[in-house]
Amino acid sequence: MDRIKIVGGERLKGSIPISGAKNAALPLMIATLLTEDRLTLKNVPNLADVNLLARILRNHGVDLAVDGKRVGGTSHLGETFHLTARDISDTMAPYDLVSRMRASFWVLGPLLARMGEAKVSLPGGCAIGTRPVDLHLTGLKALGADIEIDGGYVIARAPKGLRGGHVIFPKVSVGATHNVLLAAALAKGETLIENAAREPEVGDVAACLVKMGAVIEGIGTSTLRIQGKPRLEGAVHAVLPDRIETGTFAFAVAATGGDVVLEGTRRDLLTTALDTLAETGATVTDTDNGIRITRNGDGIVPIDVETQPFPGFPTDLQAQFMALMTRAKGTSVIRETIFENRFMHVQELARLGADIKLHGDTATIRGVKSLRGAPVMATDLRASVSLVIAGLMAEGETLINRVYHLDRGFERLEQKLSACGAQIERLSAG
Ligand SMILES: CC(=O)N[C@H]1[C@@H](OP(=O)(O)OP(=O)(O)OC[C@H]2O[C@@H](n3ccc(=O)[nH]c3=O)[C@H](O)[C@@H]2O)O[C@H](CO)[C@@H](O)[C@@H]1O
Ligand SMILES: C=C(OP(=O)(O)O)C(=O)O
Repeated sequence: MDRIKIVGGERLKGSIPISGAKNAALPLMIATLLTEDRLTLKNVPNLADVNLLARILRNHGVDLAVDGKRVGGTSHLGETFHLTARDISDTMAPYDLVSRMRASFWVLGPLLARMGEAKVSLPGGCAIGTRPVDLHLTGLKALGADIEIDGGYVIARAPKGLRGGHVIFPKVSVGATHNVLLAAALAKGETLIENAAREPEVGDVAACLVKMGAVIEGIGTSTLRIQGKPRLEGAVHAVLPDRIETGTFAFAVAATGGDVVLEGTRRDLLTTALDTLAETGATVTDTDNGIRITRNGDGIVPIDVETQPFPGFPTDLQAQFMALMTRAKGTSVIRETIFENRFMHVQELARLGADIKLHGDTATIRGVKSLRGAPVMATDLRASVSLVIAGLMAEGETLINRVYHLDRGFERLEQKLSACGAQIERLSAG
């Protein structure tokens, strides 16, 4: 298994190109199941999750061509994906693929809408909580689906096709919104989704569906009104910038007291997180094609944070913010309200000398004068990158094990950071 070695203490200086968003690229790729025509997606990041979803879609009969150079056996390093689902050869998504990634479960709605049936394994993804799928299922039932769960599989049927319905989500769910939105685009008549997730990735998918011929009102709000079409067309769409990658690098720059331009990204995708970062003493300025983050030698101001659905502070940046707070000049409190088990980075940060106490959903972080490098273990995607930030701040060497978690969601992480002066390298297993 590969490991990442970091020798901390370097300030980050330079520029970092921000990749397309993983959490938009995945549902956008799935949207190909809704049309016989070609869907062209630009700015697709080269990530393990993207490659795994490509395998899942091929299993359903999707043809995928990638522009750009390819590296390695199964991995694509391509910016542009051409996806065509002329015929769906299989409506089953098997356990061994779906159990490895959350977003793969979102094929359920589109397969059902197009084929009138689907059998999809219950999903996996980061082990950050129980992560049920009840909201996905009640949403699809409101569109006329018959659903049963058997042997770890969701078996859904709508022999006469889906019809529009009224879905009121009792709590905000990104995945359930994607699943129902994608299905509704091909359902007969109008669907109203209330308390929809407002995450920018949902808006990106909706914008692509509009290009494919669906009529959608309320994009970017919590009420989506979708007029489904009997047939959707192909489209060309560019994946929006990754706000979680943006925030991660922004926090890393602040953590090391650096000066970096994050290229190709937008402040409005993560206003709350960047405003919070500014409160810690970093400076955030807009540039022609991105955002510049600087922090001078002054200490890091401790700031309390509570994770919330968009536009609040994202749960996917909680671990990274905690890493920054470990060196703050005082005590901060972080409350995780979205996932009940998203604090696995705490014990790993403690190995580097962080002082963090956990009480239920709340972590109290007392800033320490210095961190010291140590061997640590990545437990999930965002937890592992919080260890990278801590390693960049720490004195001496940090060795991060199980970096396959990082490869799910961060494209060329070591190259991007080392180009800005970080001492970071991948130690290949062989
Ligand atoms: C691939 C992807 O885009 N993953 C993101 C997506 O995950 P994901 O779509 O899985 O997250 P959700 O927004 O659905 O989860 C939010 C909360 O709702 C709960 N819930 C969800 C569905 C359901 O049927 N029943 C239920 O109770 C979850 O357990 C959680 O407590 O949004 C999360 C919240 O922003 C992010 O952390 C993940 O990075
Ligand atoms: C939690 C994440 O991914 P997933 O939902 O696939 O587990 C994430 O992207 O931070």
